[in-house]
Amino acid sequence: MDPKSPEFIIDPPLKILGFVFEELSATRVAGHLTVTEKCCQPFKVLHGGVSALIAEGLASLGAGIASGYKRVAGIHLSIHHLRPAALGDIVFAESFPVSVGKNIQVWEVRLWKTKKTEKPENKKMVSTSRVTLFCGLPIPDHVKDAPDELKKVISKL
Ligand SMILES: CC(C)(COP(=O)(O)OP(=O)(O)OC[C@H]1O[C@@H](n2cnc3c(N)ncnc32)[C@H](O)[C@@H]1OP(=O)(O)O)[C@@H](O)C(=O)NCCC(=O)NCCSC(=O)c1cc(O)c2ccccc2c1O
Repeated sequence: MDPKSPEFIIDPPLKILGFVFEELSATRVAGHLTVTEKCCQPFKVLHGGVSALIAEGLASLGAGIASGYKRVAGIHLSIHHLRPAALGDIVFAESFPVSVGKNIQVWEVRLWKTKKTEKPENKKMVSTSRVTLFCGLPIPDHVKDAPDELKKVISKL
């Protein structure tokens, strides 16, 4: 795992689980993940915490871009796990803003699943989340380059 790869810089935990970003913008953040053993709970379905991790990651990146690369912090996340996603399923994730304020943003994140052999139009919803984020936290000196680095990496994806 190359710590300098773009997706590792954008979100290290999501990269480790195999998440692939497809779109990163102020109005939509999307990507997909194949459900592997390392994403599962003991009953071999997608761990609920992984779904929440995807929601937190996508909403934070979207809010960061929409705020002009301010430092954002999630302050509330609610999630409904509607269907299990099984080992081998492909999970699609899509996030969009519900409200973009000067200080507070709210993003919706939806996860869908298909079997590898199924057409994408047959996808079924796995979960729906709402994430509330505070935008504009002070940036400490030791991470002062983080916004520029993120901006550079995201613009190249
Ligand atoms: C909880 C539900 C089963 C409730 O379904 P409900 O009856 O309200 O709704 P439907 O009838 O419309 O069914 C929707 C959907 O649910 C699945 N399903 C329903 N019944 C069953 C069943 N008997 N067995 C298996 N699956 C069922 C089915 O996919 C249905 O879809 P269809 O398209 O086929 O109609 C349901 O809401 C549900 O399954 N939700 C998802 C729950 C989930 O995946 N949660 C996150 C993972 S759990 C978790 O995170 C976790 C669990 C652990 O035990 C752990 C243990 C140790 C460490 C960690 C753990 C952990 O992280």
